[in-house]
Amino acid sequence: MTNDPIDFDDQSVVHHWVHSSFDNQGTVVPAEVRTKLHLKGLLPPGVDSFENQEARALEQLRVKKTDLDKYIFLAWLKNTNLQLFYRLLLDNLEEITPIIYTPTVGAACLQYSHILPFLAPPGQPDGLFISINDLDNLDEIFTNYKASLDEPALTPQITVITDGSRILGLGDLGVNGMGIPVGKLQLYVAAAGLDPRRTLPICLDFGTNTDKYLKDDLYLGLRQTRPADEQFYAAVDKVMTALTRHFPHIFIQFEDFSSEHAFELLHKYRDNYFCFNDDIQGTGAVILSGFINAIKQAGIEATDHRILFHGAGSAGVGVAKQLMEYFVIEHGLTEEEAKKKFWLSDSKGLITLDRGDKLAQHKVFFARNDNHGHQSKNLLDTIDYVKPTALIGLCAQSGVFDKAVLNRMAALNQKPIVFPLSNPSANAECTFEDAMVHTDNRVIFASGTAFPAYTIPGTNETRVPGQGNNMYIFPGLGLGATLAKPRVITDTMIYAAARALANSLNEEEKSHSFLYPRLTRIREVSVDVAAALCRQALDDNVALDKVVQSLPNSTALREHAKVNMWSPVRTTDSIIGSKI
Ligand SMILES: O=C([O-])CC(=O)C(=O)O
Ligand SMILES: [Mg+2]
Repeated sequence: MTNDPIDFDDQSVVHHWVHSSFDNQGTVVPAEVRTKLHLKGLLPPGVDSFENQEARALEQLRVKKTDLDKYIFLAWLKNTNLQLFYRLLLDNLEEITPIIYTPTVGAACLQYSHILPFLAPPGQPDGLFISINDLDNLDEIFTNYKASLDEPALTPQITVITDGSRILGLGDLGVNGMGIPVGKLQLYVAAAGLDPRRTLPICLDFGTNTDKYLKDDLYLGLRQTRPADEQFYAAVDKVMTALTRHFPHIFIQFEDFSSEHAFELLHKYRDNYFCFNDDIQGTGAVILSGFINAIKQAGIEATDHRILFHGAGSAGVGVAKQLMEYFVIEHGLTEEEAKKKFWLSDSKGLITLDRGDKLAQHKVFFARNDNHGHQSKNLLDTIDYVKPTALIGLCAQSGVFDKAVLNRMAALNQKPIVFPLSNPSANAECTFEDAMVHTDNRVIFASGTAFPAYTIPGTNETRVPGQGNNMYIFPGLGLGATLAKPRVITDTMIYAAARALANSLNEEEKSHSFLYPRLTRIREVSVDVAAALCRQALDDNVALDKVVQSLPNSTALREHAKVNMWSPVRTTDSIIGSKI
């Protein structure tokens, strides 16, 4: 179906209506529209109000016994009545985000091959699966996808692409990683109003090295191990070429690739493709933003901070580089001076140049050369040696910030900054409750997955933990990027997005010492992030969009972002909207 006016005399309109998850809105369709669309008899005669339709969906959601059941229900809803799904999500963001996204999306990915057929009507694609054995058939694959679209004119403008090799902190999940691009793109729609018809989840099936899946009879991916690097990079190259040939100027988000590949792909493509890496740049920006606000609360000079990272994968190094820029841009340090504020550690201890093992390439940048032969083998030793003001966890090791570690941070600092950022919550380095209990409630805290609020025993004081998840950045960044159409995404644009997020706290949020705004304000925050990104794209001379080029100031850019956000249908008038 196209945006052309509907030919109401053509009975085939019924077929489209019944099968289109975007157009078909089920029981709210008013009687006169049902008559026009030849839907009489295909629905029970009662016409729902929008409120009742949503209340029924919420009721069904809440009776589901497990979070995975809720995930399956919501996926089905999205794939059969998309407008209702997004209404429900937007009206219940705090309840539903943890189901369609971290942490439950992690549980869903672990089970993806077991639940996939129950997420959508048979044959309806939830995204594109590209097998490494199909590299000669990429044109056929993209053509098939275009033919499957409800509205072929509305080609994808944004894709999230993974090869499933490092899904959250869960490891190599192979084709089961598809849940992540699907979840991320749902947040692009909910949090920043990207048009859901123009989002494309892609899972590259390059095999898996996880034995459990290779032996699982129900696994739906290729039963082969992953290729060597040379073949991997050549395969991704082919996909990038075909993808951008079929969908020119599509915005490409790399997601959950194993660390080495993540850095190399970003390095390889960032100067000639319209792309960014969410785990390196998105997580980096969101933590930078929380860190800017944490520094304001910690009460010591920014340049006196000493930052210890536990975990040195794509997210760890990405975040450290982003924080480094803060010291350079805001405090005038040289790169070398800024770098010295950071210590990184991994499973083998503090990362130093003379540790005696061969460091992975991405770890070399922050490896210390001023340790005078000192090596620390475990986290507690490292803390004693570094005396950090901030401890940031991105190692996916549950509980590694234990009582002893947290006690030590509290002994060293009046207001220790502790960010256990690994996802999902089961992989977090500590819980909010642990962090409070073992620091005399003095901790400045943010985690990757939301933890429950904590009431200090014997008081009425309840603290809400910050959620330093890249969901505060990537949707607004994607909105800004699809509007400004920059040639490339520059570091300064990512920095501008982070600063906009830090500045987006309102007075009420500041009064509670929040590091991040309330999730319920995510659309407002995304407008701030999008406008800042457009502004910086103009300043960097990379914005190609003529409208954005013509907008005189940030207020006009904000307005432009706001009016371009897609929202689900909430009135009967817009049920067939522009198509009448
Ligand atoms: O998906 C999330 O919650 C954040 C993220 O990118 C990751 O942990 O890889
Ligand atoms: Mg990720």
